[in-house]
Amino acid sequence: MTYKITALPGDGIGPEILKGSIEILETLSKKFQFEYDLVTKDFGGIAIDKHGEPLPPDTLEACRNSDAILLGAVGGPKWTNPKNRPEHGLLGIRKALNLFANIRPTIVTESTAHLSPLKESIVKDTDFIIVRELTGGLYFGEPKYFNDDQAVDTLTYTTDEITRIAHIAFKLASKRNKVVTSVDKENVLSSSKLWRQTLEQVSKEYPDVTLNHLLVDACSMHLITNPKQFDVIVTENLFGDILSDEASVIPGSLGLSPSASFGENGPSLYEPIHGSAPDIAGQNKANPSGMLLSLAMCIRESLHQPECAQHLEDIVFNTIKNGIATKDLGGNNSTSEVFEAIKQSI
Ligand SMILES: NC(=O)C1=CN([C@@H]2O[C@H](COP(=O)(O)OP(=O)(O)OC[C@H]3O[C@@H](n4cnc5c(N)ncnc54)[C@H](O)[C@@H]3O)[C@@H](O)[C@H]2O)C=CC1
Ligand SMILES: CC(C)CC(=O)C(=O)O
Ligand SMILES: [Mg+2]
Repeated sequence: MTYKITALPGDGIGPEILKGSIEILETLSKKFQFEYDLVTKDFGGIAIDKHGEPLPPDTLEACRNSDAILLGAVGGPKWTNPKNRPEHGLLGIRKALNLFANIRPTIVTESTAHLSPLKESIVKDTDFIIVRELTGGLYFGEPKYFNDDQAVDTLTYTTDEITRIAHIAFKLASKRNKVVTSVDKENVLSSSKLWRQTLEQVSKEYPDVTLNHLLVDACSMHLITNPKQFDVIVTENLFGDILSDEASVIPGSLGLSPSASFGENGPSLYEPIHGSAPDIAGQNKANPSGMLLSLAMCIRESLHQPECAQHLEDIVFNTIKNGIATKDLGGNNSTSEVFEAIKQSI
């Protein structure tokens, strides 16, 4: 079977971290003997420059016809038109492909515990997954507008949307430590009341999984003071976006965190959780680990090569353990030196 992959480098550090990752994929495919066809398409700010829109029809069509999509990052100071931003392309592709389930793991391995700005005793052995609802909530609610004296965003969730993401979280927890922590703002928001009520309802189908609830403000504190208590966290779009960037400091850097987004069927999308990092773009400084670990998720879930995925994850962490790391992790290596070290280890 030849898998179809669409690569969307995007903007800023996106092309820097994706190009090297594609070379790693090529090397891995030879070692583990699997085949794929990869096409690269314009997406984000570069697509606005070349085609006038962040998600051109040709790009979306290629994504629809793929098994997997590898995405770098989009956005930057060049593209600030509120009616036509690179980020609209990101929201657009998630919605168009119904990628409602965003999986964001946080793992502190032996090789990364000392890199955390938190105490090693607090972070060591942390292993949790944030399941972020990705196609609803504030990012998509209508009405949505701003004018000179008023701005409106709407936070809407339906029972169906909450139910399907809740099932993803419970199924994941069933195969792990059997604890789901649902995060909401039930003391204030109507959408959170429905969220909590629906989570309770779905939990009845998973009697071996414990369901806890946390308010999002308290959760942000618990994440940093006792991250080991968590197994699977499930939350709505905006809370998941914020909490996952916070969670990335537990292993040491935003540049380490991967993600995978799934729909009910169709292609899945793999991207690091960080943005286009305009402050370091074009300087060969970006940490490629989040992109490479997203590639590993792609290799496992969409290309069905679990041994290859494990091999790549081991190499990424061993490279860091061997002291080859970018500046965000306290190292002094460039992006290309990290890629080269990883390639040599394959
Ligand atoms: N999935 C995506 O494409 C996302 C895009 N964005 C967009 O990215 C642009 C920049 O947003 P920011 O708020 O600056 O967030 P950001 O995530 O791009 O950067 C935040 C900080 O983390 C650092 N950083 C991020 N990734 C890194 C890596 N791989 N290695 C080393 N350091 C890294 C950056 O240098 C910066 O100091 C904006 O246009 C934003 O909308 C933001 C988040 C996600
Ligand atoms: C740029 C936003 C639309 C998304 C974001 O920050 C994310 O998905 O992590
Ligand atoms: Mg984010």
